[in-house]
Amino acid sequence: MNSTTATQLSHGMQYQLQIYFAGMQQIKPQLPVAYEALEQKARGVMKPEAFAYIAGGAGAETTMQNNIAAFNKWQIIPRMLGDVTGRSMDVELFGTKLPSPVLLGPVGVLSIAHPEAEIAVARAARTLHVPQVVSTVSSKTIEEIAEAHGDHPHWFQLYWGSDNDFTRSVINRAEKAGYGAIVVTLDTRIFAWRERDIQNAYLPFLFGEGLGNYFSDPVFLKAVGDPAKDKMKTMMHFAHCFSNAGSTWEDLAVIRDSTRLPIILKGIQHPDDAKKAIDHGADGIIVSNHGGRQLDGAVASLDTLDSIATAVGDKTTILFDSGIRRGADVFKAMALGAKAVLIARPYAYGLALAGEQGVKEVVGNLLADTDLTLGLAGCNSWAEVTKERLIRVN
Ligand SMILES: Cc1cc2nc3c(=O)[nH]c(=O)nc-3n(C[C@H](O)[C@H](O)[C@H](O)COP(=O)(O)O)c2cc1C
Ligand SMILES: O=C(O)C(=O)c1ccccc1
Repeated sequence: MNSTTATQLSHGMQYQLQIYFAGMQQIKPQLPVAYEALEQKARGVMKPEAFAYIAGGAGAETTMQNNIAAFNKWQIIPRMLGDVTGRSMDVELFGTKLPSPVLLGPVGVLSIAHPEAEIAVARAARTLHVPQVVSTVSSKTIEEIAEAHGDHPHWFQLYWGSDNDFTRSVINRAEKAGYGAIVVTLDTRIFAWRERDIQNAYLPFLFGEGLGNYFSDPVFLKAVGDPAKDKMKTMMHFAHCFSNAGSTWEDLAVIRDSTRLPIILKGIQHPDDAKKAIDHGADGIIVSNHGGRQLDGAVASLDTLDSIATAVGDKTTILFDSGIRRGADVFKAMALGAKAVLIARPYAYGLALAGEQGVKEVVGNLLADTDLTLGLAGCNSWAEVTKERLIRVN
């Protein structure tokens, strides 16, 4: 057995000590530990339509539900009596070493959850050494959020709409502000049928939330003038810059030619699209169905991961999201071929409930749970976490 000092303890072991300590003093965590209870608590403090916007999905929300259910079809087979005291959750992504395979995925309009929005998220992310992927429709600007990160890794998520000048402008701003990669979301070229939001007549960006990067962009401002003057014109131009149902694989050259940063395509669900991503110059992909918020009736995101990893796992970097809630979920996605995972709704609820501290607590819990899962399964590193560690049960 290795002897370790307190500073060398893994996330999970540090956490376990904290839990013993808290238990001895009867100190409960500030937020619910279980995801389901966290969501219910957030429901209790948020404006109903803002909660519905975050919690909801497209259509009947079957894909959103199936994203969660898909994890139960795979189960972990633990191995006994290996020494896992020295285990590590380290990963390397696009040349950057990270202490865990968890990233905070892009979530737009975070001001509907908390006034400090992405700044609070950035501070929590930095404390935990977890990268943040910042949305084009963030409530704070690209530059403000970058400042909160300093030299801590942060990536920019691009909504690639119909205005190439706007696209180049925001990529340029992100590059200048020190973002380390451009994540291009492909599954939201058309905004989906979301029943809760239609019922509530609630699309937050139409009320000006999440438009910080548009209202601070010289190309956008040149087109609309004063955004407050003619709101209809401003919104129509936002729609133009946000969406594009006509873009093709060949058009990706616009983005490839605009930046030297790694380009990661988000929303891949088919092995042939993963191959196309590589052929068109992408450096990585995110297997994702946008948390079931776009195409309802679509396959659960986890159910597409295995075939995509089999097809291109040795040729590109595969990340995964949609339904990661606990350490076991991280383990299963990693075993099926992901190099890292993203979470979205869990940290948005942490933010809504307790700002920076809430994000820190929710993400810290996931890191501890993941580390303990790795050790309990009998693994020392992600290299040992392969498909052979799982069994498909139905
Ligand atoms: C409120 C909300 C806003 C989102 N905004 C964006 C966005 O701006 N850009 C993007 O690429 N994905 C966005 N997503 C999708 C997430 O990045 C992620 O793909 C999805 O929520 C799956 O993760 P989850 O199951 O952990 O929520 C958003 C998700 C939510 C819940
Ligand atoms: O709600 C979303 O899923 C999303 O991607 C989005 C798009 C535009 C504004 C805010 C969020």
